[in-house]
Amino acid sequence: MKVIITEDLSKKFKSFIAVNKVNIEIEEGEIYGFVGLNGAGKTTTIRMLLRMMKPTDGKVFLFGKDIAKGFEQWNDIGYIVESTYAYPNLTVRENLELFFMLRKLKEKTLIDNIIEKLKLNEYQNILAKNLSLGNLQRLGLAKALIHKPKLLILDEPLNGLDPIGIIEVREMLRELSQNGTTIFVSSHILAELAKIATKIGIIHRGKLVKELTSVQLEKQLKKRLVISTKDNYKAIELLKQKGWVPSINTKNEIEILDERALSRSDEICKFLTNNDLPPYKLYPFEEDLESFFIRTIRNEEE
Ligand SMILES: Nc1ncnc2c1ncn2[C@@H]1O[C@H](COP(=O)(O)OP(=O)(O)OP(=O)(O)O)[C@@H](O)[C@H]1O
Repeated sequence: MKVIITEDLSKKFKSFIAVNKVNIEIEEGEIYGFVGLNGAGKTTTIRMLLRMMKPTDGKVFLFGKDIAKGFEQWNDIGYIVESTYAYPNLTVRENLELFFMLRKLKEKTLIDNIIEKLKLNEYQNILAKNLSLGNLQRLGLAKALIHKPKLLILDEPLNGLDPIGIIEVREMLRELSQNGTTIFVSSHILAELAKIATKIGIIHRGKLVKELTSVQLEKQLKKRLVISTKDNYKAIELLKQKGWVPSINTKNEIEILDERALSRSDEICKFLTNNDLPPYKLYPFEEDLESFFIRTIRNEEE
């Protein structure tokens, strides 16, 4: 079942187009990573998914139902949007108790369970206004998860968390999705999302410029062979004679972008050695996710 569908979802603020005909389809149990630079349109899209903001154009279907037409399944959804909202003068536990009542939940154990799960035990009697950013984010997640929603919509949930907190939240999201929860999660850092997402959507200037599965992402990362010898310029001449297209990178190393060079690195090594230029460095190098992200966005601007 498709849990989220958007059809040409668009939002204009006066003449400025913040979200431009975004079409997304997300299957049950999927973790959809929504990536974009600051101002790309992530929060605006999320606000429209939650009907906190009306689209100028287009539609949103959650669990197969148009949310503009008397949608009633909000209790199946948990969310964090932008900075986590908590009542500053209530403690962590009181915030959760209030949310428990607002959601009209019944099982009192849900509060203790979520405090335990988010490791908020030692902070449960602290006022929300006195929490660190990371723990405030945990409280936000606790509120999003307390009622065991089928769909989680999270805007930058890793903001403010320390490295251990980031790992814990990632693990938690992975576990939730394995148990069938569908997760829509935004971030401006592709590397963070790529570790958990089953599908990635890149939004730039309001447009969904690329959508790919984690397997497709891995395939699209550019791979190259990096080589260093005692005379790289001479080595380049020799490699050119052999039909390769080598270049010099900023570290004065030789790079061959042609991926066939990776599987033929033995042959290249032997060839250079036979020509008195044995490589003292020869390794495959894979483009990192941030470079891929920037490359995708640049291509879009050209
Ligand atoms: N209420 C509003 N009125 C006018 N412009 C707005 C409004 N809300 C958002 N925008 C503009 O729409 C664009 C998209 O904003 P949005 O908050 O969706 O981006 P984002 O991808 O979530 O960015 P960030 O990572 O910085 O939160 C921005 O240029 C923003 O200034």
